[in-house]
Amino acid sequence: MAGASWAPETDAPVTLRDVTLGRGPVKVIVPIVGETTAELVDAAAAAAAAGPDIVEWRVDGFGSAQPDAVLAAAAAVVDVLGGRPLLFTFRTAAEGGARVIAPEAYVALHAAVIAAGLVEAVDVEHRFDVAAGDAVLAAARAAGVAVIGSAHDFAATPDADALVALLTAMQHRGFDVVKAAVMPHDPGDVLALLDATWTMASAHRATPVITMAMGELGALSRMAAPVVGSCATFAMLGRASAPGQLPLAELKPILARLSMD
Ligand SMILES: O=C1C[C@@](O)(C(=O)O)C[C@@H](O)[C@@H]1O
Repeated sequence: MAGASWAPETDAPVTLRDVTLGRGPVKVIVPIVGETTAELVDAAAAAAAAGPDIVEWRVDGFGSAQPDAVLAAAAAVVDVLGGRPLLFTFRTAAEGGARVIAPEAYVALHAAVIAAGLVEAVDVEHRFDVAAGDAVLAAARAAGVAVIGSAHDFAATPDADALVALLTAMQHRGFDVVKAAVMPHDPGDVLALLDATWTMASAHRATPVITMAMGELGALSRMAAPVVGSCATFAMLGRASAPGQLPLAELKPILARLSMD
């Protein structure tokens, strides 16, 4: 069981379990993308060498969505990660990803990856087919794999109350961590995202939260994670998986400077 690899030693690698417990400083997650296993392994090796806390495989960028091919690639990635935890994310086209997938295929793929014990956590889109999402949640829970529930709005930023309502509804659904990414159009939108994040971190502590405002305007929100209570933030190495991600080497010192721990 991937989740069972968590151990509380202080020098143990950070795991997604730490994120689900909101433990310690803000975690930095670096996404990797590759169409072939060779590209993916190169990206994973570069990511492991750069030293993020967690690596996210954006599976929607891989050449195949067949469980066997994906499992083989996942094993190759894990081999080069040297114990660094892996977050498995299939971002659907509806939420800014590269592929469309049917609900049955979504469940089959995630169930296979969870059963293989290769990943620490999986991302489940809150707005994807509800029965499929719930099936993945149940499989993950049974295997001790953490689930990050996610919701992306590439068009706009809901107001702070609407964001809190969305994130608390996601908590009630049973996700271990809830994540929202929005598109700001003015500084007020960025402030709304930060406001909602702090409301979640202070008044709705049932689960940790991860938030970001995307695009250039939103870059501040990626740096502000330690101040407002986002338990993790995404940084890029080479290629961004969403607009506005900062290079890992730039973001790390800023997070350390702003850290409240
Ligand atoms: O959900 C997220 C957050 C993200 O969209 C970002 O804006 O950094 C990047 C994605 O790879 C990840 O799955």
